Order: sequence, then C-alpha cells, then structure tokens
Amino acid sequence: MKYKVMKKQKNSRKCIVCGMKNDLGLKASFYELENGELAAIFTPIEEHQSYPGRLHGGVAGAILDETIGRAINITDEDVWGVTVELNLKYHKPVALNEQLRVVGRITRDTRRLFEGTGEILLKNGDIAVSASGKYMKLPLSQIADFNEDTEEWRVLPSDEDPAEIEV
Ligand SMILES: CCCCC/C=C\C/C=C\C/C=C\C/C=C\CCCC(=O)SCCNC(=O)CCNC(=O)[C@H](O)C(C)(C)COP(=O)(O)OP(=O)(O)OC[C@H]1O[C@@H](n2cnc3c(N)ncnc32)[C@H](O)[C@@H]1OP(=O)(O)O
Repeated sequence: MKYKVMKKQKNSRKCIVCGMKNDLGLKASFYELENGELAAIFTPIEEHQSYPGRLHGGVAGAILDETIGRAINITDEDVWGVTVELNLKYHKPVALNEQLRVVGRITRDTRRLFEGTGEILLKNGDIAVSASGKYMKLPLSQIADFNEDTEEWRVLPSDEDPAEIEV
C-alpha cells in the first residue's frame, strides 16, 4: 500500500546510518507515514558489501535498528532509546546500488522500554530482512554529550523527498 509522507525526520553529522557527513555511511532519510509507520530510504554502496554485490548483514541490521528506534519519535519527538536487543532474519540477499525501502513500527511502549519490528523491502515488495528490537528509554544526557548544532541534527529537505511511499 502507498502511504502519504507526513513528516521528514532529522539527519545527523556522523551517525553510520543517518550522518550526512559520514562518507562510508548509509545517509538514510526517514519519513513518518500516515499509517503511523516510519519508512527509511537509502541506497547501499560497494563499501556496504559482505560478499561482492551483497549487502552486509550487519549493515542491514544497522538500518533496521535505527528505523525501529526512530519509529518511537512519530508519537513523541523527545523520547530517546538505546538498543538492548535486536533479532534479525535474513530471507533474501540484498543487492547494492539500488534504492531500498525499510519500514518500522512500535509494537510495545512502556515507561522504561519500547519494542518494535521492521523490514527491508526489495523493489518488488518482497521482504529481504526482518527484525524485532527492544530499546531502553534514556534521557539524552545519559546517552552522550550531544549538541544539536555541532551534530547538525536537523531536517534536510531535498527535491528527492517522496510525497508517498509504498510499504
Ligand atoms: C540533540 C542532538 C542529537 C544528535 C543525534 C545524533 C545522532 C543520532 C543518531 C540516531 C538517532 C535517532 C534514533 C536512534 C534510535 C536507535 C538507533 C540505534 C541506537 C543504538 O545503536 S544504541 C547503541 C547500542 N546499545 C547500547 O549501547 C546499550 C548498551 N547498554 C547499556 O547502556 C545498559 O545496558 C543500559 C543503560 C541499557 C541498562 O543499564 P543499567 O545499568 O541501567 O542496567 P541494569 O542492569 O541496572 O538494568 C536496568 C533494567 O533494565 C533491564 N534490562 C537491561 N538490559 C536489558 C535487556 N537487554 N533486555 C531487557 N531488559 C533489560 C534490567 O532487567 C533492569 O530491569 P529491572 O530494574 O526491572 O530489573
């Protein structure tokens, strides 16, 4: 199903997944959808391979981890979490140099923890990798010494931002 993009989330400077100034990073964009899920879009490059031509499973885990971890921000922009568990299932190989869609959602939200699931989708809609994750909520000050400006934590509008995404 195609869903309207309601909001684009912020990118950062050096995060391996969302850092726009990390040359080896995924430079993923995250979009909040009208159905309450979060979609990520990125194009894996040669540097993200395991076997030649095939996306590294750990990199697949990284994008799923962040997509699920960010899905909590659809309902509360100020909740931050650290991953305490991540389970992955690899169903199909993922090729490089092709744009991928990733989708995540929250399945449980308590005072201290949240949980969610997500999938990497191939062009034809097949699920290539699926994940479930558990995150402990922590104040940002206990995660790292962040400064929004120096970390360039901001929404970066682009002409390539889609109006709707099929997930
Ligand atoms: C404003 C500027 C912002 C700039 C931002 C720049 C970049 C941002 C990039 C991305 C941003 C967006 C969103 C990203 C979201 C996700 C993406 C990736 C996130 C990560 O990549 S993050 C790295 C990997 N991750 C870690 O680095 C965690 C390491 N870990 C710890 O830091 C400790 O482990 C901690 C603090 C979690 C707990 O430490 P602790 O000392 O408080 O733990 P303790 O043992 O006392 O447990 C206390 C209670 O938690 C329960 N508990 C513990 N572990 C559990 C488990 N695994 N499962 C279930 N329950 C568990 C116990 O059972 C107990 O429960 P009870 O009290 O009821 O007994």
